[in-house]
Amino acid sequence: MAGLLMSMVWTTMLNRLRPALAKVVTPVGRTLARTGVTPNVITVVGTAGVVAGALGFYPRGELFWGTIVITAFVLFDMFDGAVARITGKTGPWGAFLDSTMDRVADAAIFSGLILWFTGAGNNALLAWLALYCLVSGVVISYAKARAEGLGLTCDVGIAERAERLIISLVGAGLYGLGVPYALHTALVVLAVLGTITVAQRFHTVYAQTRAAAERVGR
Ligand SMILES: CCCCCCCC/C=C\CCCCCCCC(=O)OC[C@H](COP(=O)(O)O[C@@H]1[C@H](O)[C@H](OP(=O)(O)O)[C@@H](O)[C@H](O)[C@H]1O)OC(=O)CCCCCCC/C=C\CCCCCCCC
Ligand SMILES: Nc1ccn([C@@H]2O[C@H](COP(=O)(O)O)[C@@H](O)[C@H]2O)c(=O)n1
Ligand SMILES: [Mg+2]
Ligand SMILES: [Mg+2]
Repeated sequence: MAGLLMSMVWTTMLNRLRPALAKVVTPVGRTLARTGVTPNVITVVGTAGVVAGALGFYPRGELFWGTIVITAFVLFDMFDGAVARITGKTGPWGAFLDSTMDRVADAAIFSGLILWFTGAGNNALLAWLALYCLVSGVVISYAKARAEGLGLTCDVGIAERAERLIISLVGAGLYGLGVPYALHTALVVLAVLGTITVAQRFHTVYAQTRAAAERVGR
């Protein structure tokens, strides 16, 4: 319970960090834009790097170096949108590409962990926890995409993608450095927060559909 409360406080702090982070991301985005690189190239290269890091290192048990490579490339995701906005290239194709590539990257990270722990890493508990985190992450993202496709909003959740990435990458990185139970702790926290996020998204969509039904008297 204390751990959960700490995570909630931390997540709130992360939300507060977002505007401050924009002050770093925007100038870097401006520099990138001047090089002529397109937002879609940043999106694709970032995803390819995450997939290569996750599937190239994790299944061999190289959790620390895998985490370093993944972290470097996952940060590209903060700059593609900035470059798109600065160059006036935002659009539905870029938004679709960004969100869909996010799912590919997330799947690769947890698949890499699962491949290691079901293979030579031989740890069924961590494999099951990683599988749970993979599936809950998919449900979290799908719920939002489907809600938005129905014209509803679903911008809630204690563990959105950035939070999920930080928890899993810190856990994997520390475990790779030999910190006992770092990944166990991270994946349990992520499983709990992921489940809460699924519930939060179901609740917000249900509330909107009920309100709409009441308006038409159903
Ligand atoms: C010894 C151990 C060493 C281990 C080190 C590992 C440490 C790892 C620490 C940090 C890793 C940072 C990872 C964070 C990367 C965040 C990437 C990201 O998600 O950026 C995009 C995101 C919002 O984009 P969207 O709104 O387009 O994304 C939507 C989102 O994915 C939705 O998710 P859902 O919850 O629904 O699944 C999808 O639904 C939707 O489809 C999708 O479009 O941007 C942000 O969230 C911005 C805030 C990120 C806050 C990250 C804080 C990072 C903190 C420190 C990093 C320092 C960065 C400094 C940069 C300096 C550059 C020179
Ligand atoms: N290749 C891309 C990537 C992103 N966008 C736009 O940016 C938004 C997301 O930006 P983040 O930096 O928060 O990831 C996205 O919804 C698109 O509007 C783009 O156009 N092309
Ligand atoms: Mg992005
Ligand atoms: Mg993205």
